[in-house]
Amino acid sequence: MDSEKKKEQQRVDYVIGRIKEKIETTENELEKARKETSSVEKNYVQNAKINTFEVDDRMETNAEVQQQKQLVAKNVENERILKQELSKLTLLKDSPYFGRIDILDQGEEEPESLYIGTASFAENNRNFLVYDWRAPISSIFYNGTLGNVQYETPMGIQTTELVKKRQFTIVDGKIRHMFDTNETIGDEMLQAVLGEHSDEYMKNIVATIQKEQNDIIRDTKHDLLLVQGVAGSGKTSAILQRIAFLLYHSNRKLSADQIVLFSPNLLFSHYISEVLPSLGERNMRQVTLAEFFSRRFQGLNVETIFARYEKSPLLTQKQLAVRQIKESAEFMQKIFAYAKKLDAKDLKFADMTLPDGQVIFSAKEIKEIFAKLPTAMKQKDKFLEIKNALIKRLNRLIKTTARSRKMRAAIDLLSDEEYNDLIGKKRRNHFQSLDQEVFYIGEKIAERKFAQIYDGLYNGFFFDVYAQYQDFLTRTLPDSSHEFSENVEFHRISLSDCAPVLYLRDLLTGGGKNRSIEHLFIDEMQDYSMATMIYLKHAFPNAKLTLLGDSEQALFNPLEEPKSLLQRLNESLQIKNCRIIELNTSYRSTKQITDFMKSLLPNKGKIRSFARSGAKPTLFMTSRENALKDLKTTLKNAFDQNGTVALITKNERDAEELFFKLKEDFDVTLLDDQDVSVPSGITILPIYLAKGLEFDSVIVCDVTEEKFPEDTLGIFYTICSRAMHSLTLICPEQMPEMLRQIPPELYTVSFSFEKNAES
Ligand SMILES: Nc1ncnc2c1ncn2[C@@H]1O[C@H](COP(=O)(O)OP(=O)(O)OP(=O)(O)O)[C@@H](O)[C@H]1O
Repeated sequence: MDSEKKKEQQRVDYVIGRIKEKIETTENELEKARKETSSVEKNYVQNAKINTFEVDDRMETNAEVQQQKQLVAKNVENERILKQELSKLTLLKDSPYFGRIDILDQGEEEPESLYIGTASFAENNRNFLVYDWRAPISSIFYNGTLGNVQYETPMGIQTTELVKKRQFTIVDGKIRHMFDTNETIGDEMLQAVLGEHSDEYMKNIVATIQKEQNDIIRDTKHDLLLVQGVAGSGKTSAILQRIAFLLYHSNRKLSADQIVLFSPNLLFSHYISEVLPSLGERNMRQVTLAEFFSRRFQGLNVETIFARYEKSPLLTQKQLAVRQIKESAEFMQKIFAYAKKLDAKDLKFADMTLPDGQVIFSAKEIKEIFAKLPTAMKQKDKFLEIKNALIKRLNRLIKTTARSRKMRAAIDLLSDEEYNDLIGKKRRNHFQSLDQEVFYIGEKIAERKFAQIYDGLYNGFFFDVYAQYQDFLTRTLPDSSHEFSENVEFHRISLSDCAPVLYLRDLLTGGGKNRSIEHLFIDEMQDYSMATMIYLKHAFPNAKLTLLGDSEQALFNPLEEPKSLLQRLNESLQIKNCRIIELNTSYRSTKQITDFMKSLLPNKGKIRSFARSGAKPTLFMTSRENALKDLKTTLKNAFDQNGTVALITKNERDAEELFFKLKEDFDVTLLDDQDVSVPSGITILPIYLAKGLEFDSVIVCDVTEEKFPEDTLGIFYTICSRAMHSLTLICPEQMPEMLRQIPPELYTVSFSFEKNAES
């Protein structure tokens, strides 16, 4: 193997040499392109200047300037491509590849060696020294065991013989490890990667993608891909790799802007933000559900998933039942039926008023316009007609206001500065008479006065969706209509009303759809209601869906089998081409932590541990009086072992309490839902903010029956599943019922330090 390693190192050196040469030529080309862009830009500005003197506004139509504008755009695009190329080469320079496959095609005598890395690299644009991990042939590296193998290409399925598979770790141009393996992806490499400490950013898994993860990454045939994976099974990792794959596979027809990922919280968004750039790709759009809804409910405070979770224990049975109804698929169907059958006389319009209360268009006037439209006209076309009619009326109003006597008087009172500000770039000699100039100024003032009305019309606010929904509730769910109207009065809306209200608005006004999005990814989908899923499918009608979930980690909903979930999704979203993939091996935690978590679950769950060894979870038995003291000692020990330590609580209040108890003695950070990154050291956070994240060491305080009764199993399980290397549960008094079922050999019991000291 030593001589083999030497040979491989020589090849690495050779490839790095070629990459460096290429970096140099690309840098030169980039410099040239930059100079070209700046000279064209200079030229453009000069022409623009000359023209400003001559023809003012018509300048934009000047053909020469347009041509130069196009040239700038072309150069900018050229620069962008060169920069992207450069960043790919820079990534390859230190670690050009991680895999090698030797294949023997039929009829050939000698096998061919192909090397696989994060991007492809060819010598003289022909001889591939590195193959992109997303190339069709590279799938053999992830899927194949030695012998006959198949791989998919645009021309169909190809067959070849895999005679060798080799994995490398190359750091700073030097081969650190090298293994030959017969398995899909050998354990040794994975062991090494998983043994590392947690980091501020998630890493890509390109060198160690597992077979079933590869199925998720490379699926291009289905419109709905439902990934049900146990905690730590690599769902998030796999979809980020999938995004990189889709971008490559589409031959650049798909852009990162056409992909949206719904992430569980802002911390998660930050945590995953480096994965795609590390693969040489731009990040997709990321949004949390709260951000998405807030943008659509301007002026209202939208309840977040977390606020909903915090509020749940305070709700009555009746309120919980109402919420469940509103979040169901049936409720959305009722909205649909209501919108379809709605009688013109029952439509609710709103007065369009200025901030001082002056009504510009009354609801009655709007209703009259509506009444005159042909009955057969589609509802959404009617809204467009009303909008256009009102905008026309507003334009007329602006003109008459501009000519009014009152306006004349107002203009006379303007200071020189205000006057010039209104006239803007126009020059006095632009106008043929003073009257024309004054009218122009009057128009500007009137436009500013009515700007809010214009915006309101543009956004369809003349339709009172809240009153309409209220009407719907009165007919369908009378018990809840008062709460809804009270919320709106106080400028807030609960999460369970968001999807139905938006759906109603879109159905009646024909708006709200974003057809440019091609792929929608939803992480932690078990926390989304079916009503929300239906709305998202409606809002992104052209998007293929990839949904990731783990019903065992459901913080908000009961457990559900993947198959029954797929069936419900199928019925509600009506997507034909669906596939479900299950991931059952957990990679995040050590075998000891995973086995402990597994035994918490009824039927012991499907979770399988990956053979990475560590210490058993510790149950720290203490007393109420000693609990804090013992926590401090545990914390100190965990911190001394390096890495990230998280104290994860059930809710915000517990997190705050803990923070105040510890802040004097430790450098601790309390996180809330506005935080975007996890600082190093000790952090305290409620479980819903820890979703999707991981920590070297997790400590759970106050593990009592009172705090963790049976129905909090999903929450408790999710807390434990955030731990990579160490898990400590502090139990003052007796352990809760759910821990009693765990076989004692799966954990270590430790007793209070006080007690130890006494004995
Ligand atoms: N094939 C792999 N190679 C290396 N590391 C992996 C692989 N698959 C998963 N991991 C690691 O396992 C950990 C968990 O992965 P990830 O967060 O993607 O799982 P998840 O299923 O989304 O978890 P959860 O639902 O519990 O938040 C991460 O540290 C990830 O890097």
